[in-house]
Amino acid sequence: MIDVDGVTCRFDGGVVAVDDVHLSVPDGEFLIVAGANGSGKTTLVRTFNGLVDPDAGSVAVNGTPVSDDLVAARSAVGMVFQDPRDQLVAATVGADVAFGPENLGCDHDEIDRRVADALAAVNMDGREDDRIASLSGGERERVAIAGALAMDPDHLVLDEPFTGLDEPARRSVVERLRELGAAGTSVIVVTHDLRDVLGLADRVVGLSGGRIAVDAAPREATASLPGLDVRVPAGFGDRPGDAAVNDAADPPANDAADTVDQ
Ligand SMILES: Nc1ncnc2c1ncn2[C@@H]1O[C@H](COP(=O)(O)OP(=O)(O)OP(=O)(O)O)[C@@H](O)[C@H]1O
Repeated sequence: MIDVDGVTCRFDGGVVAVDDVHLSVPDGEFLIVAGANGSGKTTLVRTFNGLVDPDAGSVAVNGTPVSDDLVAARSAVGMVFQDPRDQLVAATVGADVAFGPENLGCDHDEIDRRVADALAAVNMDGREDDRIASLSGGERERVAIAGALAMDPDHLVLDEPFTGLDEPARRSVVERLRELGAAGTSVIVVTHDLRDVLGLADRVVGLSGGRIAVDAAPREATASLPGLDVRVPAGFGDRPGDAAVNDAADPPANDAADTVDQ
């Protein structure tokens, strides 16, 4: 459980990136944090594991304030950054995914098990020896997700996971997220483009100017989302498959007819 209690974050120059946000994210939820560029999404989720320290308010993970135990917060909240190049540190896939469990002090057998499980979860089984430099953008994104999963987090946060991916890579990452959500992993996707993920979500929180403007189930959220300057799939909410991840038959199509084109 992540509890955000009245969090405000300011940057130098007086920019208020996050403004008095209250939010609870229960275990097992598939949450979308939506909003236009600059609405405060990244800053907000970075308070979940102490990468950003709020100027006011507090965040607790599993009942412990993040500021009291950064190590616990960082192992409970896995973060996949917007650009996988900020995250991938090793020369090979296996070494990169092993990096987190090694730092946790896991023994060799446990590291091998976690690496194999995490790579299987992103459909990259047996790719341990592949060089990171030889991977496509979508494969790098999936390795970054595997690296976060290998930490066995309670919540997995992905910041704009589709940036720079072509259509097949987007679909592959969406499919992995659908499977993770269906398996009960808590997933928090930060995005201004909801076309691929709206049908997977239990709830959508929409930010505008650092404040929560929408907090609703996807079907109810669709009335307000276009006002946030985000992309949503055309006609969402009208189809029987537009439901939470456990009921969704297929990921929603990446429609050409979006409500907002950025
Ligand atoms: N390190 C920083 N220093 C100064 N201002 C910052 C910093 N990081 C973010 N900001 C500002 O805070 C506001 C919120 O930024 P943030 O990155 O959280 O928004 P976002 O919704 O994630 O945007 P994007 O979709 O472009 O990543 C913006 O006005 C941004 O310019």
